[in-house]
Amino acid sequence: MSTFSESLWNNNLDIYNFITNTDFIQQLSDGCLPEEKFRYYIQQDALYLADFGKALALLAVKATDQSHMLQFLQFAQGAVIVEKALHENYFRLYNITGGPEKMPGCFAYTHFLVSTTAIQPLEVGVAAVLPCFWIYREVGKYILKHAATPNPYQQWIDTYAGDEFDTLVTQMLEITNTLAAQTTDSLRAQMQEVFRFSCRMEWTFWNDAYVLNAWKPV
Ligand SMILES: Cc1ncc(CO)c(N)n1
Repeated sequence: MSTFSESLWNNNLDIYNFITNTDFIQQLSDGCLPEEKFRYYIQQDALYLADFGKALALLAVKATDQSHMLQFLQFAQGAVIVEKALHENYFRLYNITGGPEKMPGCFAYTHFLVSTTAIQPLEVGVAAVLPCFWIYREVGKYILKHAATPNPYQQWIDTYAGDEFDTLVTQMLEITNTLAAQTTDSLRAQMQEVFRFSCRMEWTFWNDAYVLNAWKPV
């Protein structure tokens, strides 16, 4: 019998394949991604990670299982630590000063994650944040396999293709399967729905960076 997380993945393979074929991921992998697109991405990602940390902290508040609570707190701490590292390393490397405003994709995704974890049942919130972990791990591994070396974006690739991140994703998958097994058909359907939406937003986030999407002036 296949697990709930396997069904999530299989139902969204189309989006995963779409993501790995985007110009952003292909060029990141080839090392020829224009620096201004990576810079846009990193700036938006710092804003994203701050809210991602809040979404994870909200899951910790809702958890009834103490082991789950501790893991969510650990993930939240990790997101904030990575956010700080992004500021320190990449912001210096790319001469980025100040924080920009959230652009459309980042705005939509972060608000979706924070509101879903705040007002929906725990299992639905967990399914909403799962693609943030899982898609990044799979994309990181995909890039590592295909990447040109040397690659100016190697540090980024190593973060998401590495063992440390892999362990977090495995933990998150176990939590998801445990919660899915204990809940109702109706909530499992909602889990499927928000998981797919977040997968779409992962695509949107990278696409926004590639096209340098910005708010219309009026
Ligand atoms: C948009 C986005 N999704 C997921 C991750 C991985 O935590 C990230 N850094 N940024």
